[in-house]
Amino acid sequence: MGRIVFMVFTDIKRRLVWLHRWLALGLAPLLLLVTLTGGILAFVPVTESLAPADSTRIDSAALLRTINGADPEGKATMVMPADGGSAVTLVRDGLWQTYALEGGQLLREAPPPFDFFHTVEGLHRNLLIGAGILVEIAAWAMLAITVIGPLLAWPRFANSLMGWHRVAGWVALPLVLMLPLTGVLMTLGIGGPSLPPATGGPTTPVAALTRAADSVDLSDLTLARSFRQGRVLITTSAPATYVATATEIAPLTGGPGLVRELHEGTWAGAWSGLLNAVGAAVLFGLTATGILSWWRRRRADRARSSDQGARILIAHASHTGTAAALAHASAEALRRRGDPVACAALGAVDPAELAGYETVLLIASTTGEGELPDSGRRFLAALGTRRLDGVRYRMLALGDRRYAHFCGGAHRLDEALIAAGARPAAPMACADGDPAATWRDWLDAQFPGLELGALPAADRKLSLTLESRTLLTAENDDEVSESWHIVLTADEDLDYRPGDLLMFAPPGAAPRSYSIGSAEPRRIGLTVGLARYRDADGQEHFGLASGLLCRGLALGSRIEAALHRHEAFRAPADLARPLVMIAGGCGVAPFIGFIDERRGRADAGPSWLIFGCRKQEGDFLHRARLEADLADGTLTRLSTAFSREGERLHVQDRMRAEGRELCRWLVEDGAFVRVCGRSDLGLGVEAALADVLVDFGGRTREAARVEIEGWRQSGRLAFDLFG
Ligand SMILES: Cc1cc2nc3c(=O)[nH]c(=O)nc-3n(C[C@H](O)[C@H](O)[C@H](O)COP(=O)(O)O)c2cc1C
Repeated sequence: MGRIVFMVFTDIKRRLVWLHRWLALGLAPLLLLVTLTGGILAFVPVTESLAPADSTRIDSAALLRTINGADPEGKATMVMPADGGSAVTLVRDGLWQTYALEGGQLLREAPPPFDFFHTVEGLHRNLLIGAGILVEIAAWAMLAITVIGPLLAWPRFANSLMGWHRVAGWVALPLVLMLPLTGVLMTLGIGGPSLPPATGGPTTPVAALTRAADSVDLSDLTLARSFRQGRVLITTSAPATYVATATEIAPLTGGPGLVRELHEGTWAGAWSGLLNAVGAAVLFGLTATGILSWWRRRRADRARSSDQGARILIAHASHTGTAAALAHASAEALRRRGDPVACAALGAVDPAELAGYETVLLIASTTGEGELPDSGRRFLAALGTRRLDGVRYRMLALGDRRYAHFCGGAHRLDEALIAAGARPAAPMACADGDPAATWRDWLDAQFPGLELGALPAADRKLSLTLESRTLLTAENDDEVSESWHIVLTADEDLDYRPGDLLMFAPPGAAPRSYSIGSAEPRRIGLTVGLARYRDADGQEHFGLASGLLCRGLALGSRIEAALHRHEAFRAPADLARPLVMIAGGCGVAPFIGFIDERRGRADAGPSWLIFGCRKQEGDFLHRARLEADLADGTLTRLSTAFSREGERLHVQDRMRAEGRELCRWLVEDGAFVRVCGRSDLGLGVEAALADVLVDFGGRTREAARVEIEGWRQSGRLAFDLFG
């Protein structure tokens, strides 16, 4: 029962989100214009309160003589004193004609002077083209949007575009609701002034003033103008306003009515005007931030680049970004030459697509022990037993001969493609280490003379000093694996960001990569798990690289290493974007640096670490500093899962348990997600993300899958998996 209620609620919420978003996006230009002009008009009462009171007095007998002489047919739609009370202006046939009260001669005739507020008012009322109906639609839409908005999210602050959108919407709710509500009431004629019935046909300003002379002191006149349904509105500086019909003249006692006063901000002079200006500014800001955040998400989710009519596909399977960078550089070079190209991660390519391209270029690296990177594995899973007969491809393999299975990942891909019926159009090109030269030759063989742009930077060689080593795990507990915090210092400033990799290759061994978890230019912090294994005789050995770092090397020793940029896994350069970090065990390594990078930065958005390990007292790595980061706000949220005690939870269970909040971060705030840990964590996290979108975001399974795939392609979701 509870589940059914929840599903109904989720469904309603999904529809409301849809309505809120598409009403705002569909009418965006109109809403922005109406709120902007409304905000400007809110300054009218402010300027009026600052202007000196009009004390012009006018000779009423001369006024009546002049206007009747000048406009015997009563065509003028507006009459107002001019030149300090010595003249009168009549507005007739779109012209402003000013007559002297003494003598009645025409002094000047001109088109209407430009009146800023009047023009803005025209825009606000009917877009200056008589389209009042569009403005009425905008008022209704805005009312619906502002009523729905607060139903979608609590006022939970987050330093992100949507965080501000939510909080501003809630804090200014009365104002934000009042403006469109009063606008809608005005379109319905509710709450306006009570006017005498327009009996006896229409009247004109000149006729009305002539008849009013008996009952109204016209020496205080400021304006007489045609008004609704043939009436005339007579305003005096007394201050008093009268409404004239063809048969009667009545003072407008109730003022313009509360609804109009609220809408125009005139109920308390300058102050109410300023209040409305704030309300209109918030409405404008809400519309703008809503649109901007939607556009940002859309742009990020469509990062796969595909030109119209592309006949060339370049697909990459990359772990740390080199293959991806080469693929993009190839695509750019071909585009500069005028060739339309599609460029995508292999995991985002449907195997059936390959047959649609004349040229298929594949760039695949190798990770782990001869493994294909994640993206390539996804492609192989999608390929299954499908056939690719007729497909011709060219493969560039990236690898490093120091590993046991040189270019093992690309070979696996090659074998699977051949087994499916595809054929290589040329022998596979294999790059050992820095791939620049091999990449050039490989491209040149297919596209002779192609101009190549800047190449991705090769790994930078470093000489570092082992500064300190701190044990992060409990001693004498066989259930947890020993991990250390290692700090290495450089002699010069290094250009890196947390999440980049330190490649450490002890003599004679393949390099091991360690995710960098620091953000200082001369210090590199690593979280290293000590690899242990027993040989056939039961003798215990340590992994070569981790053994040296954690046990073997003395403090102060020099080590040679290389710095490898891992662009795809770095946190977004815009630190304001909310960030969810999901780690298993030593996978917390880069996140220590991600958090450091946000420390003391007022512009940093919220961050959430979901961390899983075995035991709270055993291998909750960096516990003290993470708790301190949480306390001082550097880290916004910290969730843990312990697999060997209590409820025995894994990270995925924790994600589901906090699914409602996680969904909010992902869907409403457009949070970036970074996942780091052993390879099995990747699949588990992806399944949990899908569950969260289905259970709390109202997505169907298929929609969740497509959305997550979009995040991967755009870089909003990235994995760094090892082992
Ligand atoms: C953790 C790790 C494991 C690797 N394993 C292998 C391997 O088994 N065989 C190989 O030839 N190269 C291996 N390499 C080297 C990479 O394939 C090579 O550096 C490549 O240029 C990386 O490309 P990418 O940045 O697109 O992932 C490994 C590199 C790393 C970081």
